[in-house]
Amino acid sequence: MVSATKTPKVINENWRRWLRDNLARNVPSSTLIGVMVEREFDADAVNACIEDIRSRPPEPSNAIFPEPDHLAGDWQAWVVRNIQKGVLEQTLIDAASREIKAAWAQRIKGLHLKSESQGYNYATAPTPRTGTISLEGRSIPILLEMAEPRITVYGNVLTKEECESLIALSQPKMLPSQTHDPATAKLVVKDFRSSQGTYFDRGDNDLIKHIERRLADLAQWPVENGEGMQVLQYRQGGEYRPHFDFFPPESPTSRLPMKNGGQRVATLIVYLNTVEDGGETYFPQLKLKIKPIQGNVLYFSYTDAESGLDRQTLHGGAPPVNGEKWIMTKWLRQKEFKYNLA
Ligand SMILES: O=C(O)CCC(=O)C(=O)O
Ligand SMILES: [Fe+2]
Repeated sequence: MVSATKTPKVINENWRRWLRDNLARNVPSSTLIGVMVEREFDADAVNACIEDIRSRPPEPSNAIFPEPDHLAGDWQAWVVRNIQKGVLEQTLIDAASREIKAAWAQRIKGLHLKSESQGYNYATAPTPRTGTISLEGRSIPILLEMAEPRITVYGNVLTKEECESLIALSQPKMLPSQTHDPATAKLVVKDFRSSQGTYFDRGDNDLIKHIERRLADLAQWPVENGEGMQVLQYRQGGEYRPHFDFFPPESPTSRLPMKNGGQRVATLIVYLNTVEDGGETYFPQLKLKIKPIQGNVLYFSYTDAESGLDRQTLHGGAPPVNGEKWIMTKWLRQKEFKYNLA
């Protein structure tokens, strides 16, 4: 009688998942091989499967994928509007998937801080003025100084009158703030940034020119490398969720704005009014909050001379608990920021 040789059982996807889950729980491989051999699997095949699982990067521990905050807009209205226009359902699914993918890429890379910040060279990072500072006869106290990341808070940089004049000049031309849509690179109004804003070209008027020179002096960075001034007004509850001020290399929207002036290297935020409660500029990775006090200036830098980026400068604007918050932001670039480009 010829005895039939038994063909070993094939390790299907269910068994493979069972092995992967148990290995992730640190069950010894000898135990797993024992269990499977009892069920007539070949020990060598099980061992090879275990080696293969171990050689691959682990899967995420669970699949909780909340919607990125800034997608939480009125997406139903967007769907209805487009269906009415005759856009195909699959086209909308593809467009939404692209947006979610880009937003998640930005989020995950943004929070994957440690390895990237380790490559950052603080020796060549832009560094503002420190020590005893007197500007135009006024002494400027340094209220906070951090080396890594470079963060400095100066007091008494603008007078009460200057702050009030800037608010008065801005008031008639405030518009809802815009931000770049990661999927389409277009400027859009989003919940992500619930403020109103306006903009002054560099050197727009004598007051702006004067303040720009003062800020360039504090930042030790040329006036010509500064973008125009952005004024923001947050009403009660208005906020700017955590973000980077540099153009993230992983985002498809970054290339175009970098053509004029290169990467952003540092930010100056001028507090135009004092907010009694809330409204702080906060750095979640550093567990640091800066209180908005009229005339004070917050400086932070995030691009070194080799274009390395300091992702620890993730920051946001907290909602004022009562009253309004007015700030003026100046972003500094690697190179001259030109106006009137053809
Ligand atoms: O509102 C704030 O305190 C932060 C503003 C900000 O991050 C910006 O203008 O880039
Ligand atoms: Fe910012």
